[in-house]
Amino acid sequence: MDQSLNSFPSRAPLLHRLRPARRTAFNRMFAAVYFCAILVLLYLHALKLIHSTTFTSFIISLSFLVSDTFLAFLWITRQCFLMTIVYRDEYPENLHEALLLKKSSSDFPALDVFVCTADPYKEPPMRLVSTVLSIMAYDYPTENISIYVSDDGGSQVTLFACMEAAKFACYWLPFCRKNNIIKRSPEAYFATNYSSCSSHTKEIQKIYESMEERIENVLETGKVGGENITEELERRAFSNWTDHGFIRQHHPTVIQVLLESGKNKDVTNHLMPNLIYVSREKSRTSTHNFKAGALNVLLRVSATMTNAPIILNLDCDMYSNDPRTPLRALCYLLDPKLMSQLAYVQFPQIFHGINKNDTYGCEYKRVFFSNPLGLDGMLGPNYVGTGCFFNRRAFFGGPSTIVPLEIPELGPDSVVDKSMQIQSQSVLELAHKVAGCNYEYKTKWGYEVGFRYGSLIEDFFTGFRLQCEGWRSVFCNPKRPAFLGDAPINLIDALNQVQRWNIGALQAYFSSFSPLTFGTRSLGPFMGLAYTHYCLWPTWFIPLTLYAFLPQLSLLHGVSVFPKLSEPSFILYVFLVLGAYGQDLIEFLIEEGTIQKWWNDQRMWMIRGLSAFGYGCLVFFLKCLGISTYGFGLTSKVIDDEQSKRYGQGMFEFGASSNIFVPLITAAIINLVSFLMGLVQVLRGRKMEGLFLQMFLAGFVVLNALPIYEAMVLRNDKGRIPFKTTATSTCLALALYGLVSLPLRNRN
Ligand SMILES: O=c1ccn([C@@H]2O[C@H](COP(=O)(O)OP(=O)(O)O[C@H]3O[C@H](CO)[C@@H](O)[C@H](O)[C@H]3O)[C@@H](O)[C@H]2O)c(=O)[nH]1
Ligand SMILES: [Mn+2]
Repeated sequence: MDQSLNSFPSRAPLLHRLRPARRTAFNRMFAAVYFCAILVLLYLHALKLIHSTTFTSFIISLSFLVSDTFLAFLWITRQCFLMTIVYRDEYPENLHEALLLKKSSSDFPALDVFVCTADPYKEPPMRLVSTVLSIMAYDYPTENISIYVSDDGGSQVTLFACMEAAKFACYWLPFCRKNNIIKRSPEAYFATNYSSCSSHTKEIQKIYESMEERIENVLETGKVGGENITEELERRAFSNWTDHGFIRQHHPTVIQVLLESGKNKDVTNHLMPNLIYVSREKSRTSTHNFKAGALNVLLRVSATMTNAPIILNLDCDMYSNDPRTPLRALCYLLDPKLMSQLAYVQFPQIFHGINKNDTYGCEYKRVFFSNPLGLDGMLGPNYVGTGCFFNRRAFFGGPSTIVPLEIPELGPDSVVDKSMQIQSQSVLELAHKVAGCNYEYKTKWGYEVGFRYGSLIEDFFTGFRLQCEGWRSVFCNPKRPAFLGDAPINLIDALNQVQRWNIGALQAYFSSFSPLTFGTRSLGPFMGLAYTHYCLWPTWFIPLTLYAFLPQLSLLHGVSVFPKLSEPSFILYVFLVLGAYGQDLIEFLIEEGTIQKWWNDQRMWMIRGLSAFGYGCLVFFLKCLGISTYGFGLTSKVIDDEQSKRYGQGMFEFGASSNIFVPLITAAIINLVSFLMGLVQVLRGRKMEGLFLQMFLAGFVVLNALPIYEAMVLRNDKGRIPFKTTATSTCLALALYGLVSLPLRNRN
């Protein structure tokens, strides 16, 4: 652990503090014991394999040996999150004193904020507007904030929404300041029972609602008509869409400066932040690298206009919930001891609107919360794609090396001439040039700078890359949630989301690092394990598939594959299973989870294993072979009322017929049938000593799959499992039964 980060000159006021978690000592001890148990288990498997007498028993032993070796390896890679857990506190109130800033000053560094959006029909523009306003209204010198909205949808509706946001901001910013509002996303603020119902509040709400109406109208028609345009400048902006054959996948760059801090003032005569709309050039013939591509363009465009040393990145649906958030980030980014090696400060991604027991395990407590706490004790957490403050310098090489660029203005050290307006001809020309879709091709920028591993996923691996280059990062986890976003509310969206992450992980793994990542590239062995862990995540599904089918199909034939109750290795199995689940439960509860949420979370882990993970790998390998192509599949943020009602009741939402559910439902059927057949045999008085673990496993899966049976036969609503999917799965279950019958019968 890096102790130097903890020590601060004794006289300077403290900016932040590090507290190692006490449970790490226990975790280390437990890991040692558990590791020994794994070795014994693998040894026993190997013995069985060597002494197997028939071909079938050989295959069964081999399957378990391979699967358990896999699981053991995954277990090892997870340990890096448990060995060095740390917590941090920061003291933004000490910033002025510690850094000798003038009290009233605008001495805080400039902040460029990147907000990405890609489709106004999947990502409601009103959500984007609220996100943007929540940041414009930060408790931070307003003239030092610049917000860049990236619109990958190339939509005039989005531009219109941003213009409206700029106008509303003139009322909203002074209102927030005057009333010291905490929730500065107007959508979130007006949705709660805000206390002061003064006439002023009502007035602001009216302005907000009329803006909402205008935006919704434009969204409905998909066009900005003459009646919506009040100024010549606006008319010219929208002419981009009428003049060229402008379509989403193929259009020139559009950059519009909607607010300029030097010029625009709010209704109380305060300066406004910069607000800039950017829709990068798109061409059918060049790849655009999804969100990573958008972020890279913003990195360049912002360099030409403001080049702030600090960058905040947010998704359009993740609003900021605490106006003092940037000050927390500054406690690290401006700490003289830390700043020269600090690449970014990651905040947890917190999902709101999750139902009581988190049916789809969408909180991702481990990925967004527990794991970063563990990594923070080493080189720091990975970047999770949103809610992250970057040191701009980190994108341009290691802490002591800097990549020379073709256009020096794009570099982190280039100083933007403040007297030069960001709307000046020369600035805009350069901005358009660097937003072009071929700019990265054959330039230093394309190969050595920016958000990389970009084609499908930009997040986790950008962080690892920066760490490889010698940077570290920090996990800032304030008591008050800092960034809130929506979670998927139906199963298919939830699975598509992880499937996309899996494909991205595989892509990063195969394209960027050698397969043996342990300790390579100066990451250190533990960080290497973390990287390996994220990459191997999708290949969970191999052991899971085996455990979901083989013991149960054997149970149907009365063949025992696990140790008997009386064998010593029975205890070993019990220890390994209860130990892993128990430790996981404890970690979950420590981070403010509940038992029900944990149960749903482990259920989702199984569900993902039998659906999204497998499909993710399949799609990836097909793509490698050039057989299929793959799109980003945005997570939909539009919510249908009936769906959201069912979600509130905790009902599983299967909905549209989809192949992704087939392996899952097949497993549910096989487990149920084999559990029932086992039960029948017990009732008939057959000794079940050898089949106890198999019965237990099938029973456990059946318990987990109760909502699946319900959705198959008992429900009539739109969220039930479509008959076609049930039928396909049943046929598959029968086929599997038939397939396994031959060798197992012979064995008996
Ligand atoms: O071509 C694209 C596709 C997506 N996006 C933006 O990327 C963000 C994330 O997309 P979303 O569908 O909302 O992904 P989630 O399922 O919510 O994403 C999680 O996982 C993503 C990586 O897969 C991360 O980028 C996100 O930050 C993280 O919240 C959104 O703002 C999109 O507008 C683009 O800008 N361009
Ligand atoms: Mn999202």
